[in-house]
Amino acid sequence: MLLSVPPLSVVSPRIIRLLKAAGAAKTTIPGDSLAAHTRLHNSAHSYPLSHHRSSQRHHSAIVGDFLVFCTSSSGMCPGVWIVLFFYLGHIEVTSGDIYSSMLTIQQALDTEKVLIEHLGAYLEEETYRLNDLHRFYNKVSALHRIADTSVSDPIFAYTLLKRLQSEWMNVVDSLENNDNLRVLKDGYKKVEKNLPVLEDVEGAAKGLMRLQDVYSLNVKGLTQGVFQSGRSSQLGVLYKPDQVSSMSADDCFHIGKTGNVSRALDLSRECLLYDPYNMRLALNVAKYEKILDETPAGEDVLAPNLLRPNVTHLRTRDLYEGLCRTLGSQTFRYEDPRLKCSYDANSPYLVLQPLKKEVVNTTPYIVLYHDFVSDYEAKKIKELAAPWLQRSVVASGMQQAQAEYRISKSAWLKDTADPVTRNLDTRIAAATGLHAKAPYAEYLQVVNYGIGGHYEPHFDHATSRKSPLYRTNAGNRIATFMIYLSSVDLGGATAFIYANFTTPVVKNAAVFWWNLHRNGEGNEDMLHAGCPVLLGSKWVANKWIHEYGQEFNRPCGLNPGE
Ligand SMILES: O=C(O)CCC(=O)C(=O)O
Ligand SMILES: [Fe+2]
Repeated sequence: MLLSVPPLSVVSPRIIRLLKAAGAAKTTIPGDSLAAHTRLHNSAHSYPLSHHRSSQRHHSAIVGDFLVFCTSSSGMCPGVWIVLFFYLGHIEVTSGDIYSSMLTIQQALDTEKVLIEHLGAYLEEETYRLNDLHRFYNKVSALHRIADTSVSDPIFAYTLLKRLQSEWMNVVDSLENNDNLRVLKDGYKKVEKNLPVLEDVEGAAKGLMRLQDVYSLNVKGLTQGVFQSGRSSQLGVLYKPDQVSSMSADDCFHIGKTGNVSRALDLSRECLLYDPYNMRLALNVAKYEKILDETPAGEDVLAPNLLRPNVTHLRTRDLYEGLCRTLGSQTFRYEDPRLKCSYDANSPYLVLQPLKKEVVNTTPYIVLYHDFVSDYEAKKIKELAAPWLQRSVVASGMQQAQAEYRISKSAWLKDTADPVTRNLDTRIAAATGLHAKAPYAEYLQVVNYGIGGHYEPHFDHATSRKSPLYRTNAGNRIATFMIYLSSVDLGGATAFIYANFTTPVVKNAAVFWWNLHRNGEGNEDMLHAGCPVLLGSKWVANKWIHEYGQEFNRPCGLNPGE
């Protein structure tokens, strides 16, 4: 995205002051053009503004958190400009949100590349400096081996005095090491705002623990960088990279600390029985007791606001984890003759290119459309969404909130964003027979999962009239159409808890299901989840279709089972 702004000669100094005020420290004005850089939601995306002179009469720029729109009031009077500021609250930079999406983790890798370059340059400079010192040291040491005989030599005597008067001072007081260090520190400061914060490291640690829990990963294997499932006696290797990333004792200790405080307290107390004089253990016990004392009963110690919404979901925990462990392959299902594939050309739009439809479950009815999008479309949708990704939220009473049970980033794409999104709505409408554009449906929600990213068992439809889902006045979410925009190397299947099966992440395929019965009641069987991603960057796109306006497309019925 390249945004143009008027050259300085067109924008009055007053406007520049306003722009600077809006952009605060983020705005700089080099040369004769305004170049403003802003970071969108803690990502490394910055939007350089073009320097060319434009003949247009409107100009816009993102400055700090504002969209600044400048327009001439009339072509006749170019001296008068109207400047509008739109606050882009939704691109507010939030810290501690790198771990929840693989895309931002990828960007963190680029940040480290910059740091490596700075450190490389520092090491080179310091090596020169140390080599100089070595040369000096070797020279002086060698001279001292012959010093007794040479001290009467006037040249030797002169060089000795000179060394002692100035050269040693240079060695001791040299500012070169300070200079080198300062350059390194300046380089670090430049990328500091892109660095993960404690919340990111803890989020990543929790992600790893989640993977260990859900997939029953062997701890020893995990510390050695290998994913093995099952008990120690019968280990199956799920994944072993060519280049293993093993964990240090400190890494493991940190993960342990991030984990379950009550369990940490139990274990520390037990250890203290065997090693009663271990001060560190005693201090840890005291610390854990204090944390637990200060936590109101029933609250999760580390994440008070992140509890799963409904305790009944906890009862489904074992079912859910068991399903995730199948990693999306339940071969026996293919023995059911009702689960079949067909070409679907039920709409004139599909006659020339029927959809490849696979019924993956009958009750509840769930279908998978293979190759629903092309590789190009999937790539385009991800590219369009990438700059707008923000930590995903869930409905929490009448509000929306971040939650531990949904770890991902997401962005909303309007159908008008691109011909690809526009065509997609038409194709979804053809496949489902439902209106798929606003206000009958929500915009496309594009989601990218992070380390151990997941979405625990939930319903897509609202289960309370107070839900923010009703804000659009289009009723509840009648159906879900979810497209897999990527494949996943391991894990990340979509689990349908009560239907007792998972769909693997099939790139470019789309899953469709009804959330509501024909009588408008929520279908409890539609409890579903996105299993934690073990390996890879999982992308999906959700199109949630609402009730209103679909009366002729899906007639109502009184039968509660239908
Ligand atoms: O990622 C998945 O497989 C499921 C996602 C989901 O259920 C949702 O976004 O509502
Ligand atoms: Fe869902």
